[in-house]
Amino acid sequence: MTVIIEQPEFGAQAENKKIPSSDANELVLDGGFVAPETNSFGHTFRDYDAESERQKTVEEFYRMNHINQSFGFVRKMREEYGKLNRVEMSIWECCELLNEFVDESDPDLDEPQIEHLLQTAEAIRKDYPNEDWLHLTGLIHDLGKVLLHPSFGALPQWAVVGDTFPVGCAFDESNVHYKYFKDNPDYNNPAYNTKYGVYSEGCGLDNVMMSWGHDDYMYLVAKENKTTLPSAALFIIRYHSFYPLHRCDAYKHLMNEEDVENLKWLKIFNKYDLYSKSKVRIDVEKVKPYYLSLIEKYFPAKLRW
Ligand SMILES: O[C@H]1[C@H](O)[C@@H](O)[C@H](O)[C@@H](O)[C@@H]1O
Ligand SMILES: [Fe+2]
Ligand SMILES: [Fe+2]
Repeated sequence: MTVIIEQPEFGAQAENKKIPSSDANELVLDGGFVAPETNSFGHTFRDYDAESERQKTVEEFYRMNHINQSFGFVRKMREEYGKLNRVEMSIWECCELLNEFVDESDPDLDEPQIEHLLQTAEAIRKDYPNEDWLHLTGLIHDLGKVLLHPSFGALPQWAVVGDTFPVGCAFDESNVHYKYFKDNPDYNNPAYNTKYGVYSEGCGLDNVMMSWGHDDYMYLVAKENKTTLPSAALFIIRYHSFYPLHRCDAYKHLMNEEDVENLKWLKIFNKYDLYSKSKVRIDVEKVKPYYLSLIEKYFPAKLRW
């Protein structure tokens, strides 16, 4: 696997790069993927203030999330779910379990999660046909949402989905609906409310406690079950919801050199994760054999969850 990226960097600025074509409703990204300018509800992606049928649910989600995700809460959840003693199942079985869940934090999608997994993976596969590890990363990146399931304690949505952020240091204003952090117990705690808090310059994201949810959990599952996926895949899984970093450049002072390298892949991944969300469904049975072969290549048949 090669981790050197030849494509030009396309951070926030490139997102607004219009193609000089007659279709002004499209943005050009790398690799040929054409991202729609609007989501299925007719709004720009990740517009948390646009009046839409999802806006209220999403805002209420972030209110609960920001109030409850504290340093103490995250430490407790990491310890509890790190035991991986709840279920034994394969990756594909987990994909199927996600069929019943709709993510309340997402202004852009109200389809069952399995659609989103396949849409992401298939969009990547078109543009990066040789990076099979990245296709599989697309398929599994949101599997941690299985924490919503009764056999995982049916955690509330605020403890499973939504953007993530470090706890143990000041919340950055680039976080969606930042105002709700005021009621987080850490907000006024001098141990946790300074720029560095309990961390130090360049300490590396691996040493940072992120708000608890599907990213960190799926990272743990993959790592502890000894996946052979490359480290960039694990990084993508673990930080794909960390929009304040990969979209807004916040919290960069906590990264080390390895994080900087991995972030390049995460930025590529994010375009597919975000802009492939649509009402166009993938034929599951048609693509299933391909993904089963990847699962077999990179994971044991049964995993501890
Ligand atoms: O609402 C979305 C959620 O659907 C994603 O799974 C997560 O990764 C995002 O960061 C979040 O904001
Ligand atoms: Fe996610
Ligand atoms: Fe996703």
